[in-house]
Amino acid sequence: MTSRYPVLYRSIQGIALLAVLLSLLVPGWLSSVQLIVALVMILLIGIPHGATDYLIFQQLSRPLWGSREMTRFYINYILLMAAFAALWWILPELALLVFLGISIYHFGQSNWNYVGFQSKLEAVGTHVLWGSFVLFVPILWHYETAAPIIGSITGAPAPQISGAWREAVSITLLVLNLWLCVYYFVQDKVTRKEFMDEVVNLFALALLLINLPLLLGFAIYFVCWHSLSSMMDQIRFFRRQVQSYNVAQYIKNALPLSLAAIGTLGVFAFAQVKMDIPLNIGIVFVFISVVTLPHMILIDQLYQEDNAVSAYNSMNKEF
Ligand SMILES: CC1=C(/C=C/C(C)=C/C=C/C(C)=C/C=O)C(C)(C)CCC1
Repeated sequence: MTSRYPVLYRSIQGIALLAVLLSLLVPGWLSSVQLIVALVMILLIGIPHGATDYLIFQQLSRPLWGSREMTRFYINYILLMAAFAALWWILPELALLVFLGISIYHFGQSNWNYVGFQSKLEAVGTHVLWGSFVLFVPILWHYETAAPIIGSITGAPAPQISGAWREAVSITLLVLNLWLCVYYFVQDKVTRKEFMDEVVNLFALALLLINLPLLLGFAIYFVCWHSLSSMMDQIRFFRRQVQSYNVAQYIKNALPLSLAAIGTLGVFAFAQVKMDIPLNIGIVFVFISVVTLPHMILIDQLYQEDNAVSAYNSMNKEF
């Protein structure tokens, strides 16, 4: 995926490696600033990357505009969020597993969406392997930090996993993902340059996710890798509908919902401070997962349409 936006990703990898260097030279300093740095990045880029969902939805459902189907679609979305919130209420451990599963697929899809897969199974397998790498490596490598967070999300203690197992799974995930790059290169699905870019990217991510404190490493991945590439892909998608669509317009479109989301979080935080309630990270996580679920489904539809258009274009080129 980094080959699609080379300048952006070379810069991000450079910044990530500088952060790794900083963590080795001044250990402890990044831990003390990680929460504020992660928060600022998520507010400025992480939240806005999901704030144009309403436009994607409008474009994807264009044939339904003005019909009753459209209202039914909105209602289904709200029902989906309500059902997921109910699952959190009744079976929090299952809800967490569902959310982790969909997140893994979503992260993998934002990296490997440019490859023409032979089957749905190949696509899902690839997305799951890549997404598992960026989600499980930081969680398993920094399990002493992750376990209490998981405990506060589910309300039950996180399972105990030995250090040897955690390291073995993390390294296996890296090796399997490297093998995936080789597989697609051998299959002629990626060019030599794309292959090299994927391999460099995997090592840069591994260094970042292992060396940086959990929340900072994951936030840098989530914001710089995932949210930025998702934003760029969304801009490409909108540009197909309106050719002059640009970054400034994207910012303008994302602003209202981003401000609404940031404002809501601000009110929550202010109320908690006023009432002297300690921050409940579990509730914040559940809230984020419920609003993120429709976003992930929508983006899946965006990539499916993207692939259909690419297949159509390459078919036309052949004839
Ligand atoms: C469980 C767990 C985590 C998982 C976070 C996830 C799964 C985030 C998914 C975000 C998505 C999918 C955003 C979409 O735009 C953290 C924060 C690493 C910390 C340790 C515990």
